[in-house]
Amino acid sequence: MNKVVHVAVGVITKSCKEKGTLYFLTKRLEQAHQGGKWEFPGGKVENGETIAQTLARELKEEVAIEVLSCQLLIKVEHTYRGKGGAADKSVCLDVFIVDNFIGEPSAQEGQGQGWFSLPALQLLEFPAANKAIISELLAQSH
Ligand SMILES: Nc1nc2c([nH]c(=O)n2[C@@H]2O[C@H](COP(=O)(O)OP(=O)(O)OP(=O)(O)O)[C@@H](O)[C@H]2O)c(=O)[nH]1
Ligand SMILES: [Mg+2]
Repeated sequence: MNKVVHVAVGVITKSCKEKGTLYFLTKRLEQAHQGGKWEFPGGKVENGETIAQTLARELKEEVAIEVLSCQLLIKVEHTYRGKGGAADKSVCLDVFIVDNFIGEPSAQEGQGQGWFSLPALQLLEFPAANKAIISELLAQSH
């Protein structure tokens, strides 16, 4: 089977007086893997990088923020499968809460973006691996 793709993912949060915690999401470009679905910004670990370096680099490239600190939320392993059930791509997501950063996140490739409350975010379409991330956010919000 193909090698597992190791990915750093940032759950960027801010608190809002009226709506509580809000989460920043971007929409995956149509031509990308899992295209058109919503995601937490992030990307693949490159050779020689620590996961924290990957997270900082990806969030700078994709949404132009500088990460000051982060906390591991969850690790998710998932295999995407094609129509016949054959393994398409296996990912290992290291998902971090990013609540301490400089700048206002803004999608650098012109894709959709927004701040969503947990109830609003649950109505959106995500890649299947994100189910575990959202369950963990819900569990921690109680
Ligand atoms: N960034 C991100 N990737 C996710 C999420 N959920 C999920 O399954 N993935 C998967 O993780 C893999 C790698 O993410 P990516 O496509 O953002 O990687 P990247 O920024 O390095 O992109 P590139 O290939 O254009 O350089 C993709 O197969 C993507 O489908 C998520 O919430 N955020
Ligand atoms: Mg990416």
